[in-house]
Amino acid sequence: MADVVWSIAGSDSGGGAGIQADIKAMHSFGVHGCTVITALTAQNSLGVEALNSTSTEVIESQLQALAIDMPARVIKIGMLANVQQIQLVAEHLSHYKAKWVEPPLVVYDPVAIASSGDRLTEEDTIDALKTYLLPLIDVITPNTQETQLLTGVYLIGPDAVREAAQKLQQLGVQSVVIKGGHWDYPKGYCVDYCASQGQEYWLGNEAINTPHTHGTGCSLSSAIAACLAKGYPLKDAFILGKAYVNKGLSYAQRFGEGIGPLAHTGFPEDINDYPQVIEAGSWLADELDFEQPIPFNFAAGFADTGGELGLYAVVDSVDWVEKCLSAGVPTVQLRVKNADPETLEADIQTAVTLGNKYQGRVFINDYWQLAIKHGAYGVHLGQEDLSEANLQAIQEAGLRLGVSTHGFYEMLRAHNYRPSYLAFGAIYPTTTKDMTGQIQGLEKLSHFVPLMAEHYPTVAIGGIDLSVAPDVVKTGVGSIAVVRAITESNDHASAIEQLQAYLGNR
Ligand SMILES: Cc1ncc(COP(=O)(O)OP(=O)(O)O)c(N)n1
Ligand SMILES: Cc1ncsc1CCOP(=O)(O)O
Ligand SMILES: [Mg+2]
Repeated sequence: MADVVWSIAGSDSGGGAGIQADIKAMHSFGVHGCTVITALTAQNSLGVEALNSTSTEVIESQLQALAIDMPARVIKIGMLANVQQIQLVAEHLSHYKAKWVEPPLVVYDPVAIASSGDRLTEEDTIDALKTYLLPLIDVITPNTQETQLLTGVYLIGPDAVREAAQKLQQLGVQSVVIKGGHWDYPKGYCVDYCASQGQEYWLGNEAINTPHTHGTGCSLSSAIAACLAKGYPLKDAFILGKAYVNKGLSYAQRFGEGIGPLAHTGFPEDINDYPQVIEAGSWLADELDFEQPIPFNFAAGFADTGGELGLYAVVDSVDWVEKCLSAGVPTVQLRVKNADPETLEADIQTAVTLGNKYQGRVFINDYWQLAIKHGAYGVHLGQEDLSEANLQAIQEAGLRLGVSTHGFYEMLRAHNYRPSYLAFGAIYPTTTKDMTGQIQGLEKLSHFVPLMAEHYPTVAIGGIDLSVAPDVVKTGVGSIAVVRAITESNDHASAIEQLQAYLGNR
């Protein structure tokens, strides 16, 4: 089942949307796309001339051929032309979800109206969708019109968007991505929304001014499906899909007389194509009337580290801080969990003094107030801490700020704060900390590094030891952060020497 994604959708003879767009988008994210064709539309850049829906027998035979040999990790559904097709596909999805050893995720792009304005489904399909299909859907990706058609809610502002998403969830859909390409607020911007597992995510960027938008919706949902198949969580798939579409719109060109198709340009490697994460206080949040948090100047950023951090030892005692600094480790973090309140402050003070003595960078994990009080070089915070710590105080005290990220959404959220460095992990499984469901692997690291290295020193952490360190370094990451590779080695000085050699003694 490795990275197989099915697209159950209509063929677009013009090559811009439907099955054709789906396969191109899936290919861009490195998954294998299989197809089940529900209609052979006759269309070009000017519009849809005929629909030609496929019979249920023909759909069934395609599904059977795939199911016995190439089961999918993710099934993406696009155009379903009539009630019979909806019922048939729903029956098969129920079966796969109940019987397959690894039940597939289902992403549904409710293609009701083409970008040309032509209707692509029969009128009576909406009730059938609600009854049979929506309860089987993991992620739905409607545009404004489709959301209104399915929920009756007019998307006149963020609260209406939230209400529509809730209605879709009440109809049985697990997660909702509402595409904001046609909203008119804030003017000149494109804002998209995702509701999943009780959380909400808002992304925004300046609208990309092109008439050539054919296939945008199919491509976004296929990109999301492909990323889910690759193991990205939905919030990351949402970001990557959006960046993919932004890049595709920037390169879109005309092929006929009318609306040209989105361009398919491979994995989005340029940070300028990525949307911004919108959260209270950050860019665009005022326009959306998000609650204002403590005053914090997002644009000001944090003090810099003067370059990459090199070997980064994360240790839990001042003894280890000194052992590492004295062996030449340039960056050390004091990370004390279950701290003894009697000794914690003195330990932090000692760690800061040792940093000064050995001219090393000493970061303090979690205890930012004590780090400020004792003039530490910097603090390291997790994503949850970003909402709770007094970032303004850290910024004003001139301390560096390192932030943990576990994926692309968190990376872009951290980017809003302009920290001093970004850490990405866990790269490999580790016994030092419970990172269940958050193992990134080298492939994701190798996408993360070029995106962020222009703006920040980059750090890889989690499960890195002498045997894998050379592979990690090959991704171009500026620093490797380790716990056990140093603290559990038989000879810490030689482990440090070896790790430094892999990093080229940065
Ligand atoms: C360099 C570096 N990267 C990531 C972490 C993890 O920090 P955090 O998410 O705050 O989790 P805890 O370390 O507090 O468990 C780190 N400490 N250092
Ligand atoms: C603190 C932390 N954050 C992400 S992984 C990790 C632990 C890394 O420890 P090790 O290097 O022993 O795998
Ligand atoms: Mg922490």
